[in-house]
Amino acid sequence: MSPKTLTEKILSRAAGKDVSPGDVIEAKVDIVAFHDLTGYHVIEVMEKAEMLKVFDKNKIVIAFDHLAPPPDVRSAEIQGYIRKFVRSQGIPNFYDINYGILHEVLIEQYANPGQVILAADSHTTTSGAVGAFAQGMGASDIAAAVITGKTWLVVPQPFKVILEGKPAKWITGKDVALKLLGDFKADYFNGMSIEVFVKDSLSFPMDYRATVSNMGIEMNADALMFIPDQETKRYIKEMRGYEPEIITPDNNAKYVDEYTIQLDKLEPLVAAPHSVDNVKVVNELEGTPVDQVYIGSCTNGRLSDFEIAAKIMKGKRVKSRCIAIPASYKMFKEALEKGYIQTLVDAGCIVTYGTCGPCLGGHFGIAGPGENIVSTSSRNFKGRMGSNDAKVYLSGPAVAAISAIEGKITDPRVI
Ligand SMILES: CC(C)[C@H](C(=O)O)[C@@H](O)C(=O)O
Ligand code: SF4
Repeated sequence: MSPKTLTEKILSRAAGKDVSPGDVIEAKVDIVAFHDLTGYHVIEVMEKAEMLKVFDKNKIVIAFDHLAPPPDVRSAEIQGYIRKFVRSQGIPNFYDINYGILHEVLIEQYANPGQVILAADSHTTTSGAVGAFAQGMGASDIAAAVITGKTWLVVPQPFKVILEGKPAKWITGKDVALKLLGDFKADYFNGMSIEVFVKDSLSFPMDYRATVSNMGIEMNADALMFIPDQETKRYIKEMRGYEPEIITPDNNAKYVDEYTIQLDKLEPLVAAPHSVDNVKVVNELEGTPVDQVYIGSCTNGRLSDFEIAAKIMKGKRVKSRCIAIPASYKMFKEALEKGYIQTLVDAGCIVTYGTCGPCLGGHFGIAGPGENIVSTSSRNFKGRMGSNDAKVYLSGPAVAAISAIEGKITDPRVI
């Protein structure tokens, strides 16, 4: 048998036969998930098809995040409709408005190396951080998977990224994601799956990996997986108390290409308006006035993000408005226990938990016309965070925090 990449290994297992890039396959799915905004459509499709029964209630995960807490009557109504479905199907893995963002729930509690995970949301790629083949799909495809436990896929072309060295000061996952977006541009990885190999496993922790995988969809990749290693085991053990079995590519497996990033040479990067691949080194944008900063989302709402923000904000006051939202109840609690929330509140930030809210211009801090926003989230398209006349700059937590303190885009390397 020829040596296999991680993509081929996972999809061969899911298809029950040997598969290669380009094959159209039927694959068994390990987890199917949806949230409030798309869940409504998923259930609607099931109703129309008169196939309301889920294939396995233990393999469905549902979290309310986009409309949490409901900003209007329609949102409350949608959530009521989904709660009814949850009850009628007896789905145990359900997270109401008091928990957090679906992708964070999945990596904290469910996703395992080697699985196939589907969800009705494009940022499902996040679960690739633990080495799952995780892909977002539309409501009809998700409805089909919820009913049958299967899906169809084209096996993507695997591309290898190698991370070398230890991250330079203030460098995190966002800088790696933006580096790939800046160097390759947003549509380059179409039809490919990216497999990231971290040379020094513990130098690039799971929080950072989740940010990179999360932005895999911004690169148009079918999946962005970190090759499971010691850090994968450490994270799952810490979160769930068990050590997962890991699956890795064979030596000499064939990739379409490979690309190495030197973590110690990376500089803090920012995606300037209005595209995720309009990437600049932070000092090219230095001094740009900032009206609002958002630290959070399924891209950068984890403990290390708030640790960095708290380090930078300690004993200072923000000059820009700043909204901070840990991605889950667990992240909120941990940030609270470690004193990060206290620091952020003392600095003048608004803090809450468990919502997509500002990330997609939904609620809880919509950008007004003419405003400049620095955000740790995933997208900066025109109108993404509110007004079409707002400008969104995407960055990691260090640039966001220091820019909030200074009221203008600032290079964190000054501290
Ligand atoms: C609303 C939802 C379908 C969407 C997605 O799929 O990504 C959202 O989460 C986003 O980040 O734009
Ligand atoms: S936090 Fe943002 S990117 Fe993530 S699922 Fe919610 S809206 Fe999408």
